Amino acid sequence: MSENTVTEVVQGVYRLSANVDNILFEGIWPIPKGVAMNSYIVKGDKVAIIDGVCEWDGVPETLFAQLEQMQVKVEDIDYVILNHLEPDHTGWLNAFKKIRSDFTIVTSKKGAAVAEAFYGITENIHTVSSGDEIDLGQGRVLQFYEIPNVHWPETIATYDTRSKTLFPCDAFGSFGSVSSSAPYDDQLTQDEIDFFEDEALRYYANIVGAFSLPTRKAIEKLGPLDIQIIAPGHGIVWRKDPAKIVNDYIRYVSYSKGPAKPHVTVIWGSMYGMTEQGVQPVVEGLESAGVTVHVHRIPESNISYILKDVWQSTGVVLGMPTYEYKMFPPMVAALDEIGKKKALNRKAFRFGSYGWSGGAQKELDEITERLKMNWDFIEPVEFKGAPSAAELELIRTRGRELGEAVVQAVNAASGS
Ligand SMILES: Cc1cc2nc3c(=O)[nH]c(=O)nc-3n(C[C@H](O)[C@H](O)[C@H](O)COP(=O)(O)O)c2cc1C
Repeated sequence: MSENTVTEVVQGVYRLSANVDNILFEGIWPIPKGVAMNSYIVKGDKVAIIDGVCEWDGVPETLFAQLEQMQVKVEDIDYVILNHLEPDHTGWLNAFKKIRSDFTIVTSKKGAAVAEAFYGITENIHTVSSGDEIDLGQGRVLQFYEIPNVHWPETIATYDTRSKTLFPCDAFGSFGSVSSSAPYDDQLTQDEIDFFEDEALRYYANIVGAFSLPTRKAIEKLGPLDIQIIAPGHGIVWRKDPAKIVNDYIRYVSYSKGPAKPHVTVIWGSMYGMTEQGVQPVVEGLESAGVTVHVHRIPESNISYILKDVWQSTGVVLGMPTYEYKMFPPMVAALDEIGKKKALNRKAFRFGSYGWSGGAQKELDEITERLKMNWDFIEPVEFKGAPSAAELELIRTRGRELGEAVVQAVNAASGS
């Protein structure tokens, strides 16, 4: 952590954070633009730390220097609130235990079991359920709300009744490094807000998407709270317009079942360029219907970005050849991941080349059925070897048909 990462969110609440960009998030997802790992200190007469000072190097002096900026001594920390036990928020606990052992952990009942499993912690755990409170003094009462499966089963959100700040951990989070001197939405330009919206969408599609139903329930549960500030575990803090990230998340939740935006994602792979010949015509057909098109070649394009684009798309095109009587293997991997993340009810179209008898369709049906994706496919275009001019024209026509179906579905959903 660098020296200047502490800032005051609002009187008595401080943000302590570190940016990380040299890992794959969860060991899978690329973060070339980094991710912020946030924790918060809340001060009344008593002091609570909410979530971990992840990336804390374990050197006590580093932590002491951070706390000094807030005029907090490590002995003052009475409560360690673990909203979510995933090690990106709790990995610092063992190091913290070495310099202080008599703090109280506050977490859900399920969180207590996870704390034991991951850190062998069994004592000084105060378990909370929805509606429970801890009074820190000075009019600062912390309330807790269970929001299971956003994104692990033990997750809770913490709410400071004095400043009306919600600490929802992974909910309302995003990828993207955050400037330590400007971590608040009221300090950012529209371009910077747009950057975090984009990174929030990718974060949602990669990390939260599979839990869209629990996320919807969490948003409903937290809805009655008077929320002035949202201080998530990743990303910027929303002080000026907390409704913005809530509304974005409501949209991302709804994209799981579709329709999403009037966008179509074209995912294609090709060994010898036969299927590839259909890519340009299908893109032209789609664009002629007025939809925005995202194109990903597999396996070259990373699944993280494919998921993001499929998530915001109402339609998907799959272009791939038959390979050993089945689908081109990188398409199997991509589709499996898309289905498991629950990008459901897409309008879809498939085209591709085969050498003698084909076979891709059988596996495609098997995957979409097994994962209950409920994709609505228009008639595929399959061709033997190289596509003829008529087949390329048919692909263009199907592209336009799919684009029109997408526009219609989006308009029907928005009532226009
Ligand atoms: C390793 C390999 C396996 C293949 N398996 C099949 C197959 O099971 N059935 C079939 O009809 N064609 C099969 N083919 C033929 C391809 O589908 C055909 O060459 C097609 O034109 C490739 O399209 P592409 O250039 O877009 O990759 C196979 C080709 C390769 C290289």
